[in-house]
Amino acid sequence: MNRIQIKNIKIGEGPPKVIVPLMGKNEIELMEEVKEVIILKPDIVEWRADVFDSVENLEVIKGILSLLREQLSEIPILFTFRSHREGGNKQVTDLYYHELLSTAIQSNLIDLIDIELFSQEENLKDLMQKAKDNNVYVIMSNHDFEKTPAKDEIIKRLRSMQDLGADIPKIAVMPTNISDVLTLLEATDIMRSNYADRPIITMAMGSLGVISRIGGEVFGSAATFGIGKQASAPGQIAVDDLRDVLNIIHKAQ
Ligand SMILES: O=C1C[C@@](O)(C(=O)O)C[C@@H](O)[C@@H]1O
Repeated sequence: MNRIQIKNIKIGEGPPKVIVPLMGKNEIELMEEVKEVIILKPDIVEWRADVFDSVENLEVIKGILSLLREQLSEIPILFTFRSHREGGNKQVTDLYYHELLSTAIQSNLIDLIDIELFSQEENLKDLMQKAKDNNVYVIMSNHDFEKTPAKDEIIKRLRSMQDLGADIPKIAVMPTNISDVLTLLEATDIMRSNYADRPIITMAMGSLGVISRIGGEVFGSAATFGIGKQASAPGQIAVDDLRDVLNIIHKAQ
């Protein structure tokens, strides 16, 4: 498997990397939040820009990115705009999604970008190319907040992300029972056994899915999202608790 090294962080080696989302709505909230989050020593910080009030102002976005870069110094930054149809907070046009992500990629201030698999095809290809040209790693993502797709469908989506050149394919699903959680974990394990040329990230959301957020090293998921100040999805747990469990599992490997 090809590991991905970003600054000092090796994704795909050792325990899953802990990604902490920033959920502030404005500059003041974000700057307070980032200070609290740094104390937790996250491996990667995700800025959930869809929660940010001024996400439609590209100049403000660039300004916030440079403040975050300054504060986070060597901690890798993941830029995410989660679209409304995938459980995010704001609806924007395909055109603006493309413009926003292009701005983030070309800012020279981020390390990773989240690009949704089900984005408009030409935009997606263009964003992939821009990311490559600017040395920004792509986490390609898909979310189902309603249900858990069948195992083959989960694998198919992760494989198509690989085919599209994603550095790290990612899928989040909502289980309605324990079989759904097992479906997600089995799909993750099959990816590792049969198609493990790069790290992937998977999770089952909600309380039923917690095992998937702590068991990545066992089942084959290379990173996990934990709560800093505020959760960004159901079922996330606090970073300190998360680290304790990840370390316990790691020691047993
Ligand atoms: O895609 C993901 C995964 C996530 O939805 C989760 O379930 O932990 C949390 C989001 O912030 C992130 O962008």
